[in-house]
Amino acid sequence: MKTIALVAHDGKKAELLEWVRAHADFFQDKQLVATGTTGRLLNEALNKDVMCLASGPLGGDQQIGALIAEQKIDWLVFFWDPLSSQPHDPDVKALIRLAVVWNIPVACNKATADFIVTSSLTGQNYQRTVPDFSQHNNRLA
Ligand SMILES: O=C(CO)COP(=O)(O)O
Repeated sequence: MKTIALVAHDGKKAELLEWVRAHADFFQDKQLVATGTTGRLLNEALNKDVMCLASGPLGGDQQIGALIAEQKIDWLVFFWDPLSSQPHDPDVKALIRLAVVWNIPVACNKATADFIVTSSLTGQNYQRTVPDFSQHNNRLA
């Protein structure tokens, strides 16, 4: 089963919830993980068990980043708010960075999320290419 991580800043939570409700069927057979407040709201919106990590400012972004590095996340939806500053901005940047490092599909706005959710590649059999970091590991050893 695919695991999707969902995160939204306060100014973007309503937009994420509206988008998730519009695609409720898509999420029924997916495992969902989210930062604390986002997760609780998703729980109610989808009537589905969402794994709630810590709230973003308290380390939730970093927890999702760690799950990405452990290759436990297939897709990240992160509606971050470009019009407000966040006390944990370094964590936000780190999460997006790890999604890119591990070649995870990332949707940072509704338009991109629409593309991914309707893509034929998003079917159960799609496997992203996992980067080969063996040379990095050698270089760092
Ligand atoms: O701050 C967040 C992501 O950076 C989101 O955290 P919450 O879901 O706990 O509001």
